[in-house]
Amino acid sequence: MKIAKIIVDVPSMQTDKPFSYVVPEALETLVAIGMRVHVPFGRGNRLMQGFIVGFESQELVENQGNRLQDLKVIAEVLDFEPVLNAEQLALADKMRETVFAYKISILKAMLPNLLNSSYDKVLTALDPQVASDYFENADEIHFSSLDEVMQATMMKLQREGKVSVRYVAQSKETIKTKKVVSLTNHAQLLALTISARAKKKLAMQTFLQHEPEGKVWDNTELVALFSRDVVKFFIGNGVLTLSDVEVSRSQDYFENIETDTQKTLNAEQKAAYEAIITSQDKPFLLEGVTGSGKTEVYLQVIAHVIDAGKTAIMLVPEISLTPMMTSRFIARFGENVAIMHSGLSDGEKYDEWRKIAAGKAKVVVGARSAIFVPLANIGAIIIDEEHETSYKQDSNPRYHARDIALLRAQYHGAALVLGSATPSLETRARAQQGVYQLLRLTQRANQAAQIPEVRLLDMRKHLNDKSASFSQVMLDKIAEKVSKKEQVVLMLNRRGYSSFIMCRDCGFVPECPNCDISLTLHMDTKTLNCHYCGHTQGIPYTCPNCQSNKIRYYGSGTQKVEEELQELMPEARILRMDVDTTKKKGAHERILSSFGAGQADILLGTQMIAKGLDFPNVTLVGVINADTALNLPDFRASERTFQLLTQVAGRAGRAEKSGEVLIQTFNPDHYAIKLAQTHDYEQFYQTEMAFRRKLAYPPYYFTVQLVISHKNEEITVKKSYEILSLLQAHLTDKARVLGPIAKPIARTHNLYHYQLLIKYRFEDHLADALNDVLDLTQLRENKELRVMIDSEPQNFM
Ligand SMILES: Nc1ncnc2c1ncn2[C@@H]1O[C@H](COP(=O)(O)OP(=O)(O)OP(=O)(O)O)[C@@H](O)[C@H]1O
Ligand SMILES: [Zn+2]
Ligand SMILES: [Zn+2]
Repeated sequence: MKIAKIIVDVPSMQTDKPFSYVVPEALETLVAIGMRVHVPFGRGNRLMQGFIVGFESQELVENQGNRLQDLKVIAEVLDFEPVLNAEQLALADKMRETVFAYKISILKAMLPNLLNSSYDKVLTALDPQVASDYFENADEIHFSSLDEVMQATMMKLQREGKVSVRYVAQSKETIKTKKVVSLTNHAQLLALTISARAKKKLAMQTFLQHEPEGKVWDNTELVALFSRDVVKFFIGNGVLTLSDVEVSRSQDYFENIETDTQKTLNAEQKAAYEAIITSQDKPFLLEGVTGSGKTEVYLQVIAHVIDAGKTAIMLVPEISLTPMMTSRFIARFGENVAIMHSGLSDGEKYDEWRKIAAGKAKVVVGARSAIFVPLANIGAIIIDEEHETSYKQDSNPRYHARDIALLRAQYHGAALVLGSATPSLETRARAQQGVYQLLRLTQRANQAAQIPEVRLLDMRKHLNDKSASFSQVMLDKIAEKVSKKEQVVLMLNRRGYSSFIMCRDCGFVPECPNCDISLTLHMDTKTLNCHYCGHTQGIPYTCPNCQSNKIRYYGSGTQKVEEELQELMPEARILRMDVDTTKKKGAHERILSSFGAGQADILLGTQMIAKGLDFPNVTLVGVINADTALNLPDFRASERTFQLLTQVAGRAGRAEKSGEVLIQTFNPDHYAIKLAQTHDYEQFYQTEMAFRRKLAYPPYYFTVQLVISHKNEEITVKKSYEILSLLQAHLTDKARVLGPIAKPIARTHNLYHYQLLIKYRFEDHLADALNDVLDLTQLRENKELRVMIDSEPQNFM
């Protein structure tokens, strides 16, 4: 009897360990660690998904006090091949120690969505004997319709190459298909007698005779060669089979990209490159000013790794926002690149994942979750813009890609490179201590390019009658650049900022009925939306509070700014890039390539334009509102502001023409803004570190945030104190616990939220404390209580 250890998809403390199940005899030789199965679970024996994480002996089961005859039996094996490998399973064990999420949610995070959602497996016979024996001449059979013995048979046939399997996502509309014909019956082809007068049919018969069985063509291709009727004839006679196949949309990325050759590295780049490819025992921090050629260093490191027969992972903050980066990788490495793009459908992501698992990709370019790809033999992992918060997942499991990268680099003996012009304080501090090796690029790579000059425009003095959003200086400068046929990038900082409506008479601002937050105005849909729970309602024309009709719009969205600017400069061609204009697939790329081709003078957008753009003709960058995020109740507010301003300023003057940057601000004396003006990361680092030390925040202290939520506020508070004392029982008096206090947004989704923040340096029993908290949430009386545990939280709102 074969017994498998299975982690079941029930996120709770009791199920956070493997359960033993009997493997049905028919499947004994086919199951493997890392496959998914369906198993009966709980008293109702409901079928649940699970992962096989090991096998165990009968004696072991009996020694644990279990009777073999009591064990339940695996109901179905879901995979033909393991979907998780040994490295990933070991990684999940390690992550469990620091991420405080249930094992099952960690395992699921490692897989492409398709394998976690509903889909079916469709089998096709590749062998005529198999087709007649098992398929009863049906083209396809659904795996789920088969019994256990037949399933086992199909798995064997698949291994012998006689059956192919394909996962079919349930959401069909996201899949792009094309018609293909395959040569499925050579014998039938030879047996066909065709009249000598049917010239085209004869020609096609001859053509097909020279092709191997199983060969596939695009339907349109054959139709073009022989005509629709002739192709139909062979399909009708059972020689060819017509079917729909999914086409990979990521294929689009590979088209129209010219190949690109390596540049000769300058001295600083060369020194960084040499250090990375020779020593691999320490992670590297590549701190390089904007435009210093970090990307060129990444590309050459990866080229080196590929030459050595290894592979590489390149992480970028949010890949749909960085099409330029993707193109540069494809230009250099062509079909060796796999892209884990958030804009791909689940089916397409699954295709890329399979390409990687099959060893067909050498370089994976992707966002956060790409850190889990089943790439073997990794030689380098690179994290670009390592300070970006998008590397931290803000739902369970709350992992940071940087931490996973460290573990994977260790496992493979790979070089880990963290790159940024404005490293996070945590990373920079580690480099200071020698935990990371610091590599610096201090000059722009393009010899002719200079770091642009930045001017601050004090908006308290620059109030403009003509425009609510722009000072006159800014307007004049934009006009000057447009008249010189140079390009302008304008950023509206949306963080901590939104458009809302308010009654001029009584000051009433509509709020979400479920959340303590004002509703955001969306002009494109003409609605008021809640950004937390998704509530939407129409825009009122009279004040619900005082019936006045003086309802006014406040805050300037990108759309409003665009209209205003267009009115002031009717001749300027403006492109807008924000969530509204980039909803459609490929919209980012279209906007950027049109701007790159000089089809617009001004690119106006939100933060999404701050990263990665490399346009030689951009000579002015304007920031419309620098300070909106400065006053958020978050100890990283200054850091975020400094990083954003430095990034966006770096978009100007990247080639021969020199660049200028204008920043409109109400806080021209704030150090984050002043130091962004002088591009002084070093000074910013020192200043900010002094604050963090004084207030005992990271990187001097580690932090864990607990958010306690319940629909009743009193219970939320009571439970928060209960949890506080649980924690205190384990923590030393050197740890500090802040709170419980209400979260800055105290209620969302009809739940009240309180937070506790643990700040500590060394706590041996922290894990025990947090596991106790998880245990507490499992109690029946706490069924409606939600506790979120977030190690090194990045977001305090
Ligand atoms: N060694 C080199 N010789 C000539 N040009 C180079 C060299 N390295 C990089 N460049 C060019 O300089 C420009 C900036 O380089 P790159 O985009 O790699 O910098 P970066 O540091 O990644 O930029 P950012 O972080 O600001 O997005 C690019 O146009 C790039 O092609
Ligand atoms: Zn009113
Ligand atoms: Zn809401």
